Amino acid sequence: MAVYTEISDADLAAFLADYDIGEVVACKGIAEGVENSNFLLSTTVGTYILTIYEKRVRSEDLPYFLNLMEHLAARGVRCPTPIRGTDGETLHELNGKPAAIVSFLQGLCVKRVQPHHCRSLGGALARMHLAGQDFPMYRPNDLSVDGWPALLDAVGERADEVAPGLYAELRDELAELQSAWPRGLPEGVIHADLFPDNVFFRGDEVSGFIDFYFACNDLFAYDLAVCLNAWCFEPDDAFNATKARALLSAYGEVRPFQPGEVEALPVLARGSALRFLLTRLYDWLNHPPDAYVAPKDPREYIHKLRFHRGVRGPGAYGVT
Ligand SMILES: Nc1ncnc2c1ncn2[C@@H]1O[C@H](COP(=O)(O)OP(=O)(O)OP(=O)(O)O)[C@@H](O)[C@H]1O
Ligand SMILES: N[C@@H](CCO)C(=O)O
Repeated sequence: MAVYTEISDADLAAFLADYDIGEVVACKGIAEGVENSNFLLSTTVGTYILTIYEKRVRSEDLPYFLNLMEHLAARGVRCPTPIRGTDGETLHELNGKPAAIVSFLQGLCVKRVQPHHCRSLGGALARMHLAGQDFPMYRPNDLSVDGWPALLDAVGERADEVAPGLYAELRDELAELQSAWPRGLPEGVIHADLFPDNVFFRGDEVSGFIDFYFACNDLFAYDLAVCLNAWCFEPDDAFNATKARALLSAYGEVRPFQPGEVEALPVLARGSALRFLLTRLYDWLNHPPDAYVAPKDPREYIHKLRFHRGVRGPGAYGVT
């Protein structure tokens, strides 16, 4: 489970002394998630999420993530809002690691994605992109095309332990993506990790986004490429063009596509598949045998990458 750092009652009490959110009633580790330690914190005033930031999150990036959530929430995007301490700061330290408290968001993740979920997601994502347009901070996407060579080197020939010949395939893929990667398309703040476990629904409608810890400035269409991979494949690996069409058309109704964006989707979807394949491969090959958290299966993303490599154009996603 995703609690890498245990907190003692004394440490928690000392941490909360810097906040004005009442007395602790309960603080329970949350099993979901793989990146950070998360706790459901109940106090006499309300319910919150306490996060201790772990391995992949660099502390210098935290002000970007926390300020972004505040910015989006202030513009009507439903997402966690960081709670300020009595010192006015949102970022504090617990057990020697950076930590923050954010508001608890109501809603549930969908377990069986249907086209109408993709439709609601598309509209909500476009509204988030528009709401982020005047966010003043900048963070490059260090897990995009310029970051992949280092990730591939870190995985190395051990990729072949997961699928024979994979390392050579990924080297070729990287070279092709480096030369085909689109430049000059509309960009702004993107979520960059909008998987079903990071989107809450109430009924059939999106009720909020969580987990902004990969958010960055990059192509808007790249966020859609992440969603095509995370939302539009069936458990048997078949691509579902109805879901893709629902996602993309709902997005375009709120933020109309600009020239080149739709055409770039196959390359962007290959890139997004490579990104999650590389981080999953790295975690798969490097997790300690006694780790709490089971690493996610990289093979799912080998299949997705090959699928997008085989498409002839955006028509495969139900759009032209
Ligand atoms: N603001 C929030 N409101 C309600 N629940 C939350 C909130 N933030 C996190 N959670 C709960 O905690 C779980 C883990 O959170 P989160 O996805 O941010 O963790 P993570 O370790 O960064 O995971 P990953 O990057 O693997 O998605 C979520 O699935 C959700 O159940
Ligand atoms: N969403 C990522 C993990 C956390 O970033 C994945 O499924 O590989």
